[in-house]
Amino acid sequence: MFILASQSPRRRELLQKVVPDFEVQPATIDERQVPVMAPADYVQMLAQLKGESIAQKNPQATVLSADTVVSFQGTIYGKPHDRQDAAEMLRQLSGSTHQAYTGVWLSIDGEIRKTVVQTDVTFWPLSHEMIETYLDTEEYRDKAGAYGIQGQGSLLVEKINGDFYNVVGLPISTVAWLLTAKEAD
Ligand SMILES: Cc1cn([C@H]2C[C@H](O)[C@@H](COP(=O)(O)OP(=O)(O)OP(=O)(O)O)O2)c(=O)[nH]c1=O
Repeated sequence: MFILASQSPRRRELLQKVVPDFEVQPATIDERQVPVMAPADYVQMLAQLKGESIAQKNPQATVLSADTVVSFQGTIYGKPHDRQDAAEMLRQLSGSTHQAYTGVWLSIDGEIRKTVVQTDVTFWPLSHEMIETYLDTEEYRDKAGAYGIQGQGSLLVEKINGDFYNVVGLPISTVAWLLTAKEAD
């Protein structure tokens, strides 16, 4: 049995590209239990906590989990609490390059394989009007950094360097590689 430990519809859709048949079991963890640390360590830790909570209940299964954050100048941006929080995030990210990090954790055949993928995302300078128009789409609500690059958020983006799918929440070619790798840490 293959279990995707995620409530994210994007992760479900992306995983279908490499795993034809899997179950979804979202993990509920208290993200506040994770202390402040470097973004790559943070997403790896959160992915691990999500994965372990599902793997404990399903010891025979292959379990995949992930966590995505945006990082800019030493600050980690998760999902915004509300519209005001989202507006502030977009103002901060405007006209600069930030990093999207996804931690991936896989329990397979009695071993753990994990990695972190980074993508650099450069935003256009965003006017107040652009930000308000974007926020009106409500797309920001469940997205780290308050934007969805796969949706209207694409209009905020000047360029990226790295895996597009990593920004969306699951670096699918890395997942495919992890699934076949003998040693990947
Ligand atoms: C930056 C960015 C993030 N996101 C999403 C990916 C993640 O789903 C979300 C970050 O939240 P996460 O906490 O990584 O994941 P989740 O709560 O959606 O799902 P689960 O913990 O159950 O696996 O932000 C986009 O969809 N597009 C983007 O451009």
